[in-house]
Amino acid sequence: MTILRAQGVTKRYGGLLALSEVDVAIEENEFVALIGPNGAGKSTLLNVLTGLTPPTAGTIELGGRSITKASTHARIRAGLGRTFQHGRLFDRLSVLENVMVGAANRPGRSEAQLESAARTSLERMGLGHLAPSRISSLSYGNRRMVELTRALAGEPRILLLDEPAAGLNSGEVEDLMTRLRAIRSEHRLAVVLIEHNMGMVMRLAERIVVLNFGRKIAEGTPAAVQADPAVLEAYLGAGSSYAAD
Ligand SMILES: Nc1ncnc2c1ncn2[C@@H]1O[C@H](COP(=O)(O)OP(=O)(O)OP(=O)(O)O)[C@@H](O)[C@H]1O
Repeated sequence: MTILRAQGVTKRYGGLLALSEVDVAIEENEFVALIGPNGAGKSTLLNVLTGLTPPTAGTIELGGRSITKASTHARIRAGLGRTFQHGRLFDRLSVLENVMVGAANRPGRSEAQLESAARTSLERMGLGHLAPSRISSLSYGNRRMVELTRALAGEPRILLLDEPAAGLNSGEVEDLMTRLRAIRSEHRLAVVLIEHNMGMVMRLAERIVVLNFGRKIAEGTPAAVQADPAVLEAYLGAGSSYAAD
């Protein structure tokens, strides 16, 4: 079953066409990567899907229901979770409190239930020992993991990740990949991953959607996309700094 469907999504900023009639459908429990050069429109698409940016045209459905006009909060309650390219944790709060904020996206939970849900999420991510730490005291890698945990604590049906590996060292990237695989099998959720780390994309994604100048130029398995002439020309070709190792 399709969990998320965007049809004809267009976003104009003045004279700039950031997205042009983009169609994307994500199936339940599917792992999809969204790739393309800088400025291709990837983050804009995530912002439109999550309601941060209103589209100029197009429709979005979550679980078969239109969310095109829904608030960001309503979308989160309906099962959309995301992380941001530049983290948005509350620096002065503890790790536990930050994850409780994510858990509060599920309505009707008491304070005690929020805390218990947040602790469970942290344990699952191997971060239980960090619960009392302040965000400002964490390493960059741990901050990114806490962000992911906060998104998961809202029990999303689909998780949108905006460059989660940016700034991580190779050991941290391996750890992130292991966690993402585990998250997907444990939580049975769909994942949409924006990432420039092509090694990671090719190893994790079942399907890849490629944007260039706001248009979808290719879509398919990692093998098919890597061999697609339009993708090679726009993004992954010889000499490109994005090409997979
Ligand atoms: N708020 C905005 N106002 C004007 N232009 C914008 C705005 N947000 C994005 N853009 C433009 O829209 C285009 C798409 O940007 P977007 O950030 O979605 O690309 P991206 O594929 O995520 O790039 P990157 O890989 O660098 O993160 C770019 O040309 C960008 O400058």
